[in-house]
Amino acid sequence: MINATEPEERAYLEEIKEKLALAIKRVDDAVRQYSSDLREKKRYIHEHQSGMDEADMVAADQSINRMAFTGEAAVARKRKLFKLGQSPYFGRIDFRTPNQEQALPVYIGVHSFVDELQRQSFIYDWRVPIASMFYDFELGEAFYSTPSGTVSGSITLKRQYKIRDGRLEFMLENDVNIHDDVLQRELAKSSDDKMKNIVATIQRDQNAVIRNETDPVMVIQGVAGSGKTSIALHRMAFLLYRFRDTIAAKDLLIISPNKVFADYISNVLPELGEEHIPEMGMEELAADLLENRYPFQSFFEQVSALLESPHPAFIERIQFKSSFEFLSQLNQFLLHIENTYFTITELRVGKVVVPRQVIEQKFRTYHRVPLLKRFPLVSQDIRDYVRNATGRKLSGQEKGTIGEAIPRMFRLHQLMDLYRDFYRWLGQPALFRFDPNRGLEYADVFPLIYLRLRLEGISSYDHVKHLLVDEMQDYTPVQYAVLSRLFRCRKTILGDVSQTVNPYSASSAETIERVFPQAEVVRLFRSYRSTLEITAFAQRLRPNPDILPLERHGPAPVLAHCASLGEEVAAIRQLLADFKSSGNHSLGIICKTLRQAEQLHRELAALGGVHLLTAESTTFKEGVVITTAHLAKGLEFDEVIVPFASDRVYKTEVDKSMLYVACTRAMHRLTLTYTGVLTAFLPA
Ligand SMILES: Nc1ncnc2c1ncn2[C@@H]1O[C@H](COP(=O)(O)OP(=O)(O)OP(=O)(O)O)[C@@H](O)[C@H]1O
Repeated sequence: MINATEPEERAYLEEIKEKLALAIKRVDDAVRQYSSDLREKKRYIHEHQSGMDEADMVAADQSINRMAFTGEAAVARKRKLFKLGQSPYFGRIDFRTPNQEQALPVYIGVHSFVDELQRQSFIYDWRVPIASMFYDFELGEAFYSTPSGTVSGSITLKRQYKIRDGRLEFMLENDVNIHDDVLQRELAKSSDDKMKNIVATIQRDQNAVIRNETDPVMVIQGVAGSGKTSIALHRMAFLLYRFRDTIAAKDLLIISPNKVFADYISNVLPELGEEHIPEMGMEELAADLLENRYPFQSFFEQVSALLESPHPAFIERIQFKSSFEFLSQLNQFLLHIENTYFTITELRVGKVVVPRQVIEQKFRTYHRVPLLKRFPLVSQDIRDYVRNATGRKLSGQEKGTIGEAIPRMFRLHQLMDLYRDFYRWLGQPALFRFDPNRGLEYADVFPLIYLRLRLEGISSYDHVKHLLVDEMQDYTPVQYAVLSRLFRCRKTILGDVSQTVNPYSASSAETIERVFPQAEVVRLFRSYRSTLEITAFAQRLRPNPDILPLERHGPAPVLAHCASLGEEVAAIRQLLADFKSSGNHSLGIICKTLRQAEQLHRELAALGGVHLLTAESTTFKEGVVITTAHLAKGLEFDEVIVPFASDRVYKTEVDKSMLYVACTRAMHRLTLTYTGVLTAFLPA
C-alpha cells in the first residue's frame, strides 16, 4: 500500500508541500512575465499610437485584455496553491475497481492539484465525482456517478487528516465511522467571527443535498443548527464547479434576511476558492421591483410593531395576507378585472369608425401580454387599421386620439388604485391601511408587487441562473409566488418553520411545496451547533421529537433569577467578565426588542468592546454582540445570554418564537437572566 504508515504519510506531506512550493514559484515567474509583457505592450502602443488605425487599436486592446485576464487567472491560481500549501488535503480514500490490481489513493482537498510536468493528480477537489465517496461510504463496496455512468469498486482505506499551517496535527484511520470523531473535534471548538467551510466533515445526507444536480427546486427544512446555511453555500460552490462553463458566481443570487447575516456568511465561498455571490435582502428586492415608487415599512419594523404593540387588527391584516386563500383571491381578482374592467366601444377617428368587435379582437390577440402592457400594442394596431381604411398617413392629432382612447377603455391604470380596488371587491376595505406618511405596511408590499408582475410584467432578473433563499419560513405564499414568476431558474430554498420571527406569516416546507409542486423537499433532523444540554433546553420551548442532537456535552443552561434590574445588569456584567477569561471567542446577548438591546448596550458600553447590532448594521462583529433575536437569526455564538426572560417580556406567540431563536444561537453555553417571574414558556 502507498503511504501506509504515519511516518510515510508525514514524508508524503512534505513531498506534496515541495511540489506545491515549486508550482507557486512557476506561477510567480509566469505572473512576472505577464506583467512585464503587459508593460512592454502598453509602452509600445503608447509610442506608436499616432501610426495606428482603429483596427490596430482594437486589436491592441484585445490583446491587452487577454494578457490581463491570463495574469488574473494566474494570480487566482497562486492563491489556491498557497492555500493548499497550508492544508493540502483533509481526506483520503483508497479505491479499487474490479479491473484494477491495486487500490489507488485519492487525496481530497479544498482544491485540486495537478502537477503539470508529471501530468499527475496529487489532490482531488472535494467536488469531483470520485471524491463524493469520501462522504458517502465507509470501507467496503462503494460507487460514484460520473456524467458518463456509474463506477463501482471498493474502498480499502479511509483516512482523515488535520493539517494546519502545513503541519499534520492528527491523522485518523477509520474502520468504523471516523467522521464522528473529527466532527466532534470541529464542533467543540470555539467559533471564529464568521461562518466556516465544513468540507472536511460534510455528512452523508448533507452531501446528497450539496451534490443534487437534477431537482429544479430544492426545499431544505432543517432543525436549528442542522447546517442548512452551510450546506446551501457548499451547494453553490459545488454547482459553480460542476457547471463552471455555464455558471459563474455573478449568475447566482442569495436572498438573505439582513446585511449582518450576509457578512457573516461571506467568507465561506472565498474559502472554497469561489468568488463572492451577489446577495440582496427581500426589502432591497421589493424596493427595486416597485422602482422605489412606494415607500414601505420593513419586515423588521413589522416584527418590532408586533412585539411592542400587537394590535388585533394589525395581526388580522398580516395573517390574512399570509394565507393561500389571499393569493388565490388575488388571482381571482386578476381574472375579475380582465373580465369586467374593460368597456370597449367603437372608436371614431375622423371619418373612420373602428367597430367594437375589431378592438375587442385586438385585445384578445394580446391576451398573453401583461394587461397594462397591451394598450400601446392595441393602439398601434388600431392606427394601422385606420391608416389602411383611409389609405393615408395619420395626423399627430389622430394618433393622439387613438393613443388616449384605447387606455380609457380600461377602468384603472394605477397599480395602487387597482390594489385598493381589490379590497373593495373582497368586501374588506378595512384590510388595507395606507398612511402616506408611514408608507405601505410590509404585508402589502409583495401583494402589490405580485399585481405589478401580473399586470405589467418584470423581466429584470432573467439573468439569474440559481436562486438561494435562506430563512424561508419568514416569507409568505405571495412572496413565493413573486419569486417563482421572477426567477425562472433553479432554486434552493431553506429554513426552519420553528424559527419564524413572525408566526402570523410563517411558511412551512408544505406551504412552499404548494407554490413549487416540482420541489424536492429534504428534511434534516441532526443538529450540530449546540451541546446536548442546550438543545434539550430549547426543546422545552418547541418540542420536536424527531430532532437528533449530536452527542456533545457542556454545562447545563442557567436560569438566573435576579432581585432587581440593577442586579440583573450586574449579573450580566459578571457573565461578561467570566466570558473574557473563558477562552471563548463570541458572546451574543440576545434581547427580544431593539429597545431592550439599546438600553442594555448603554448599561454595558463602558466595559468596552460591546457591539450593538441593529437593522442598520452591515457587518458582523467579533467578540461581544448585543442584538435582538430577529437579527441574530442565522448567526451563532460560543455563549449566549438571554436577558429579561420574565413572564412580562415573553408572553405572546411571537415572543416565544424569539426566545426559541435566541436560545438556539448558543453553541457551548447559555444563560437566561430575569427578574420577577420566569416566562411561562419555560415550565420547570
Ligand atoms: N457536517 C458538518 N461538519 C461540521 N460542522 C457542521 C456540519 N454541519 C453543520 N455544522 C456546523 O453547525 C453549525 C450550524 O450550521 P448552520 O448555521 O449552517 O445551520 P442552520 O441549519 O442554518 O442553523 P439555523 O437554522 O439554526 O440558523 C455551524 O457551526 C456549522 O459549521
